[in-house]
Amino acid sequence: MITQIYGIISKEQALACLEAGADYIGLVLNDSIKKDHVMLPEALDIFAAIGDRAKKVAILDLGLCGEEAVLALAKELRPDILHLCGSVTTNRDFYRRCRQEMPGMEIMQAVGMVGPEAVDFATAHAEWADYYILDTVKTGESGVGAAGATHDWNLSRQIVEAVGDRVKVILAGGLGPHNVAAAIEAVRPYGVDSLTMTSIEKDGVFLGKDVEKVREFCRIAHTY
Ligand SMILES: O=C(O)c1ccccc1N[C@@H]1O[C@H](COP(=O)(O)O)[C@@H](O)[C@H]1O
Repeated sequence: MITQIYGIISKEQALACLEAGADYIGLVLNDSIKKDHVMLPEALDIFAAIGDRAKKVAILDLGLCGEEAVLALAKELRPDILHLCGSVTTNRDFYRRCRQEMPGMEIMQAVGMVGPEAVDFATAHAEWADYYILDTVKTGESGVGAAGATHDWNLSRQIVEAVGDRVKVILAGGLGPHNVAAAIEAVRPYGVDSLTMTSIEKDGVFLGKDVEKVREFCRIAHTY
C-alpha cells in the first residue's frame, strides 16, 4: 500500500515527510483552498530536494489555469505525476497532449465522489488515466478535494472492483491515522492520501504538516 502526503510547503517539510514514510509527496501550485500552495520557485526547490526518493505529484490546475497554462507549468516543474482536480476538464485530447509533450509523466485524475455517477465516470474513463484519486467534494467548491471529510466508501470500493486491474486507485478524503485502517479494509485501494488530518491548522489557517501524524498514517498503511 502506497502513501501520498499533501500540503507540502517547504523542502524541510518534504524531507520530514519522506523520513516519516511518505511514498508520494504532493504540492499545489499558485492557488489552493487551504492556502497550502507554493509558487514555482519554491516548488522547484522542494522537488529538487526530494529527487528520486518519492514520486513527486503536483496539482497545477486550480484558480484560473487552463490547459495551455497547465502544460507550460508541467514542463517547467516536471512532476512525476500530474494530479488533475480543478478547472481542466477531463478531455481525451489534453491527456494525449500530456503524453506526447511530457513522456513519462503520469496522470492522476480526481474523481469527485458525489454519488453513484462517480462509478459510471470512473468506468467510462478507465483507459485514460494512470491513477484515479477518489476524493470528497466540498459543498460550494468547484474542484475535487481538500474537503477534510470522508465520503461513501462503498462507492469507492465499487470503483476499485470495476477498474482496479487497469487504473491505480488512491483513496483520499478526510483520511488520517484514526481511520486509515478502516478505510483500507473497506476499499482495498492501491494507495491512501492525506492532507487535512495530518496537518496543523489554527483558526482555519494552514500551518504545515504534523510529522508525527504523517508517520503514524504511513506506518498503519504500510502494514497492508
Ligand atoms: O491540497 C490542496 O490544497 C487541494 C486543493 C484543491 C483540491 C485538492 C487538493 N488536495 C487534494 O485533496 C486531498 C484530500 O484532502 P483531505 O485529506 O480530505 O483534506 C489531498 O490530499 C490532495 O490530494
